[in-house]
Amino acid sequence: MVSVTWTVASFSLSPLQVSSFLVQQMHMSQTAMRASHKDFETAVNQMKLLKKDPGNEMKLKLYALYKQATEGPCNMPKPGVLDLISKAKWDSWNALGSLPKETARQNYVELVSSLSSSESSSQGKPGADSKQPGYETLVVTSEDGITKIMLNRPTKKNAITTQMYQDIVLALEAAGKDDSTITVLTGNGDYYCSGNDLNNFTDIPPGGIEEQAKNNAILLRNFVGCFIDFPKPLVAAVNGPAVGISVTLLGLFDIVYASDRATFHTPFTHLGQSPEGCSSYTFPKIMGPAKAAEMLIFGKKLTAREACAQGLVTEVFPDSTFQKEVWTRLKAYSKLPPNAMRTSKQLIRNVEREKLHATNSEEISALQGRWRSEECTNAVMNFLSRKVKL
Ligand SMILES: CCCCCC/C=C/C(=O)SCCNC(=O)CCNC(=O)[C@H](O)C(C)(C)COP(=O)(O)OP(=O)(O)OC[C@H]1O[C@@H](n2cnc3c(N)ncnc32)[C@H](O)[C@@H]1OP(=O)(O)O
Repeated sequence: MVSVTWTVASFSLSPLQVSSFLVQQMHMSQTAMRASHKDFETAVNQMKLLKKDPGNEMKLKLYALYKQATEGPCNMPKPGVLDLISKAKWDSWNALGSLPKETARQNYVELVSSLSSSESSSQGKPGADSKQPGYETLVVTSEDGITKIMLNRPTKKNAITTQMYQDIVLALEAAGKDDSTITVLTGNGDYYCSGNDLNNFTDIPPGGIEEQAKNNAILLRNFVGCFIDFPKPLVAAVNGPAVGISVTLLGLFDIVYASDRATFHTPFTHLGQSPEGCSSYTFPKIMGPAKAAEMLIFGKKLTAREACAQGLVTEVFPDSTFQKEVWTRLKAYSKLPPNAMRTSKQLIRNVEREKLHATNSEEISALQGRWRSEECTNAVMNFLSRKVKL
């Protein structure tokens, strides 16, 4: 990774340099569109070379994206309920709705690329799957049937670095398989989380902004996908203010407990970006389209009590007793029969699982465009050069 000093570069650019930079960005994005047919063919071939079976769920996702990319929206009659395999394939394809062929092609390429890179990174590392990683900026503990994943960058308000996205995925994967009954995400310090670490945008790889957008898309798809598919009750203990992706993801949690000091803020427009974490689907569903629009389009900040009234938060506790009350409650819940809890959770989520994955893909396609935009570049530079707070 080449760390580019955007803040310095931005102040020395002349208007001509700025416009040539933008022309270059447009050119790069057109090249990516043209390249994606070839990339798609390569990915189709790469799929055949995978050594590990990616599992039925992944195969269904790939099938659906392949069909959407090559034939467009599902045009087959719905198979009968007894034809289980054809019905699962049909459901998966049909769930992609009117996703454009180009986006499906791109998503297919990224998914195959993430499968092959995870396969090559685990090659030659015997026992890599079972090894418990040590996390730099997460504290993961398991006690009383509860696995707690705590974001641990309090001096940066628990902003999520690219490494943290990957570590959270690993921690969730491990928590999904361990013998705890409930998993809790919380933050250390005065913030729950200030969202994406905006410095993530300054690590430009050798392939430039185009490659960076692709890498971020893969990372984000996998990250949000883990929350969609998490198999056990997932609880957020929102100990303080929450910003950006840490707010949008709450729609994928089963329970959200908040301190009365917490606030909920999604300043996407201010950052030249657009919603993620499936919030373009979950928020209107939870709070109605008018309230969701005020948060997601206009960046309205909600207090904990407002968020609770809107249905985003389950219950608000006084900050002084937050930790005690929440953990006492969760310890009692963790003693309930684990399989019954899992079954209920899955029944609730399975109804819309495919829809959530399709929403995740569409949001990420939109974000890839946003990340290349002048609006986003300027907003991130303004934050990093200390000109604004959000
Ligand atoms: C891989 C890409 C995936 C992208 C996914 C899409 C995700 C989108 C989002 O999450 S959008 C939301 C992004 N977050 C923000 O825009 C918040 C930015 N931060 C702030 O506005 C403020 O820092 C604050 C309101 C959260 C807190 O303000 P204050 O109480 O005054 O504290 P400081 O600003 O002094 O913060 C302390 C320290 O932390 C650094 N910091 C805080 N948040 C972030 C952040 N999101 N990214 C990077 N750095 C952050 C801040 O710069 C200070 O650092 P310093 O001590 O000056 O070195």
